[in-house]
Amino acid sequence: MYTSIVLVCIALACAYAWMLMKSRRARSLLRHLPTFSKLPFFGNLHNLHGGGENLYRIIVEMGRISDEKDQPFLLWMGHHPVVVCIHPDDIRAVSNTFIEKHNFYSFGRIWLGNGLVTAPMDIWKRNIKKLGGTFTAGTVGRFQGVFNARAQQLTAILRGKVGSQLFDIYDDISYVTLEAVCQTAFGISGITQSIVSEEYHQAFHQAVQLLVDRGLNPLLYPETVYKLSPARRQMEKCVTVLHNVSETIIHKRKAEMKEIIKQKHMEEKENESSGVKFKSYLDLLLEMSINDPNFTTEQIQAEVDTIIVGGQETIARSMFFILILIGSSKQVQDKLYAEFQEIFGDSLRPVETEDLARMPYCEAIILEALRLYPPFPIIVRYADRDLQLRSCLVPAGAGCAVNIYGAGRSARIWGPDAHHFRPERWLRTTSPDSPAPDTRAFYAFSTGRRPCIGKQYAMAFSKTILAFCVREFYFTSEVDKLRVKMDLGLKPSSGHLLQVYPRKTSGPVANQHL
Ligand code: HEM
Repeated sequence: MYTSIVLVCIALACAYAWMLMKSRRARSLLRHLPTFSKLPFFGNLHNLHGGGENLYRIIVEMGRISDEKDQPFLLWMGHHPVVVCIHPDDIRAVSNTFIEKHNFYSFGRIWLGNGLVTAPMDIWKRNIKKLGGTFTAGTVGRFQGVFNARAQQLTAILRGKVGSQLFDIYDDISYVTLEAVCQTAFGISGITQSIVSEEYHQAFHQAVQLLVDRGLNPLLYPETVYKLSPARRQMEKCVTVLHNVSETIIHKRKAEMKEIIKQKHMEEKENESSGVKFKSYLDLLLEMSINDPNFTTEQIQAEVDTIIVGGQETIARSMFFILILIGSSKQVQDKLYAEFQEIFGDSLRPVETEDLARMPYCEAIILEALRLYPPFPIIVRYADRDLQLRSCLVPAGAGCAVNIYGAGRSARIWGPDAHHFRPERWLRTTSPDSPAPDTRAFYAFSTGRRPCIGKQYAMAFSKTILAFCVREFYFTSEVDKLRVKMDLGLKPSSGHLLQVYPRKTSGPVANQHL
């Protein structure tokens, strides 16, 4: 017994000495950066435990301290350092230099394979050339019919909520955004009724939680250990359900395409629900698979799963925050309504792509909400070489994170009202010659060499949803009760915050500020 204890102590001491040796250069280069107090072996991992609301609090705290000290924050994930930046110069340097994602993203490959978000650099470089330009303004313009149909679907749901108590809109938004993404990106309609079940939603949320849990447990980092763990078996169960949906989508679309080829309409298929012709993202992938051996069935499925997570979930989350925020300010909502009146008058007609360019205030609201509540509040790259930042040298091998949330809330950049919802900050207030607003620290869609490819999509769909909702309804929200948590991204942890009134009758006056 005594011998065993001694042996364990020696093993631990050796492991600790090895960790100290491995991190020696990083410790000496980064020692002046602000950090939390750390524990031997675990570094700051104990700070990150305590659930999604605690994780959110840590992101807020890191941003606050970085802003106050005007320096990146240092997190120790065990003996592995992660430098967390909020200054635009640092973020630009990191995003333009590093393409490789941090090893944490590899944990997601069991679900998202080598899709664009989780792909290692070599695979990403190869695939982004073909997929990077998929959601351009031109392509997204062709989705407008679907966006209108789905926004109308949401207003129909909202009509049923008029006169009710505070309600949770999150699931309804998720439902319409998933349907929209399936129609536009995959060319499949009716997915939410036919394929996506309660089991799917449960599997989705559990898989997200299991990924976060692994990220916080260094014992599960090595693949060999993880493979033997119960967490891996649970994850496999979830992934089977999730992959079943993406497989069904692909089979359905393949079958439809065969039919189209038969009918000699290979070029473009008329989308039944919208009457608009477009080629979906999945069609492109399937076409590429004919000539490019890299686009295997597995790779196509990875891209489909990636779009569901990266596209649908992000829009659903951001729309939730947008509605809560406009419900908190009568002035903002009145101004938005006035902008829609100018474009549409009293008509509830569909939104045309040309209308979208005439919505500067609506755009400002979306950007302002994304600044305050970015769906991905933090992203992490792997430093494959040394990089000089403003106040430190990041050593090769370290993690380099962009604190998107912290940058969006920096008082140094946005001024003393950085935490307030003020869409006006995005507008040129006087003439077109007036200086552009200082919006440097907005990174909700990431920046540099590996940014979001769906920004145009997200903006067009969000504007359409807002146009339909605000022309018909007036929203109030209990924004003071909003609680936020972090899983793979920011998410509301409190839901019943919104009330809705028909426009033609007046609702109670909303709060003026956050
Ligand atoms: C409000 C909505 C959205 C926000 C805030 C957002 C934000 C982001 C961010 C921050 C990243 C970088 C992630 C990282 O580096 O770890 C990203 C990547 C990505 N996004 Fe979005 N996104 C949104 C909507 C969409 C939509 C609608 C699509 C597609 C239809 C999409 C597809 C992607 C893809 C494929 C990537 C990976 C890009 C790459 O690594 O090359 N996103 N997004």
